[in-house]
Amino acid sequence: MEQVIKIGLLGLGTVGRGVYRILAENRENIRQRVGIGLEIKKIMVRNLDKDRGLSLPEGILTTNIQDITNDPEIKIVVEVLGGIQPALDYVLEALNRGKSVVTANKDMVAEHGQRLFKAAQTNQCDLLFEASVAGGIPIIRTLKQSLAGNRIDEVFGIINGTTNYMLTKMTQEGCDFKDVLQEAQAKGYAEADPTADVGGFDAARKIAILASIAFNTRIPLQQVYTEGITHITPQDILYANELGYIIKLLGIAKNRPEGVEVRVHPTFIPKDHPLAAVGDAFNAVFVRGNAVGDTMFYGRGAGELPTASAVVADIMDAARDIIRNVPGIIGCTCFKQLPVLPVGETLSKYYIRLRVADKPGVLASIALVFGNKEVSLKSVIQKEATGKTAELVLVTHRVQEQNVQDALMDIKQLSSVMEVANVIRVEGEE
Ligand SMILES: NC(=O)C1=CN([C@@H]2O[C@H](COP(=O)(O)OP(=O)(O)OC[C@H]3O[C@@H](n4cnc5c(N)ncnc54)[C@H](OP(=O)(O)O)[C@@H]3O)[C@@H](O)[C@H]2O)C=CC1
Ligand SMILES: N[C@@H](CC=O)C(=O)O
Ligand code: NA
Repeated sequence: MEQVIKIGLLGLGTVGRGVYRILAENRENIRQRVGIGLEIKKIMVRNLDKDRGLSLPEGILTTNIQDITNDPEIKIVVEVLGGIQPALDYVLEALNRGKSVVTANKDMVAEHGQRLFKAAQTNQCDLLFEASVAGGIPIIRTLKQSLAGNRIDEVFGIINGTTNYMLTKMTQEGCDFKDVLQEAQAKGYAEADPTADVGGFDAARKIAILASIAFNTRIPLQQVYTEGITHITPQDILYANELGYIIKLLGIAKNRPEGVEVRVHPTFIPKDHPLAAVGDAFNAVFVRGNAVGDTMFYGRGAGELPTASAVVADIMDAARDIIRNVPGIIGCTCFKQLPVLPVGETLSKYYIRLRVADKPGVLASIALVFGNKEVSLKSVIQKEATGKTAELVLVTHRVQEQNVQDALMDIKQLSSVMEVANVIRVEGEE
């Protein structure tokens, strides 16, 4: 009889279906590459009666986790349920029973990585999570293995497919926020709760994972400064265009001598920046290493098959480690304890949109406040708005964020300023 490694699959939604399809369609290739066949023995779902659009063997579906964790034949558990619980309990149970785990779950890895790695190490199992960041792009393995000889100084990029799809449609076609979010959901890009995407939390989890690996220090999720795209208006998109920029939601991590900067926010980047051309649900991650220099990784960051591509490669690695008896060979790489800097210490340029009274002297009074806080202005556009108000759009030179925040506190007190309508960081230019 053909020798196989048996797998328990937790979840048969967008990603789970992709994993099932790749393992079936590329079965022979995979067997040759690993040196042994891979077979899904059980699949856990919530609803046994749902139409899956797959021809599944009789009795393969279950709603009982013990059919998987208690089965000694199952050597690899693949978790693609999503969310923290019950996924965390199931994964810990699998590890404690000596099964290697592959997961796409950034929520769980970002928040409970330490506990999971400890369980994997104690039980000498693999815990692999390539699909958790930037979907199909091989970035976790790249940081842990291919660039292991470097000191990594910066990792940043577009790491949420849903918001990149939305911003692309809003910029290129003037689409409405709600409509494009629905489209992204229909395409299987969005999280079960899309607030995680549009609120920036999904990208925050991913940049926390990337920064932890890149800088060998654990980045607590609560210390990742996070802003989403819900406050981006059509006006901001138009002004960005007029000023020569495009808006992208970026995850940014920098290893500075004083500590680590880790943040997620919408960002103005120049139209000729390589990230500006990354559209739809594509992701791209820049990595700067002290030996390799600048590298960029580009591909599909979400969706059924691209995400499943990363999951299947992890399953194959776990299987190889099992047949060679070396599971857990590459474990946790957080051996430093670096401080995470408060966002006020960020160095950036800023786009600031103000609604002001349309009368002489207003610009001068605002410029004076910025000057007092050592914020120098690079460009100013004034647009007539309605009636007695005007819109003032300012771009600063590179300054410390705290100085901008302090200046804005004072500017809000000026009687001629009706509203600080938006503030967006500008990156990617000298
Ligand atoms: N979609 C994407 O593009 C990407 C997703 N990911 C991550 O992959 C994971 C899965 O995402 P996705 O496939 O989109 O999610 P879906 O919501 O499409 O699928 C979730 C699956 O898990 C099952 N499930 C959920 N909760 C339970 C439970 N308590 N008990 C049993 N079964 C359960 C569901 O069962 P049923 O079908 O019966 O409802 C469903 O089959 C998430 O962690 C996500 O963040 C990562 C990268 C990209
Ligand atoms: N919701 C996520 C899915 C992949 O991680 C995204 O849009 O990037
Ligand atoms: Na990936």
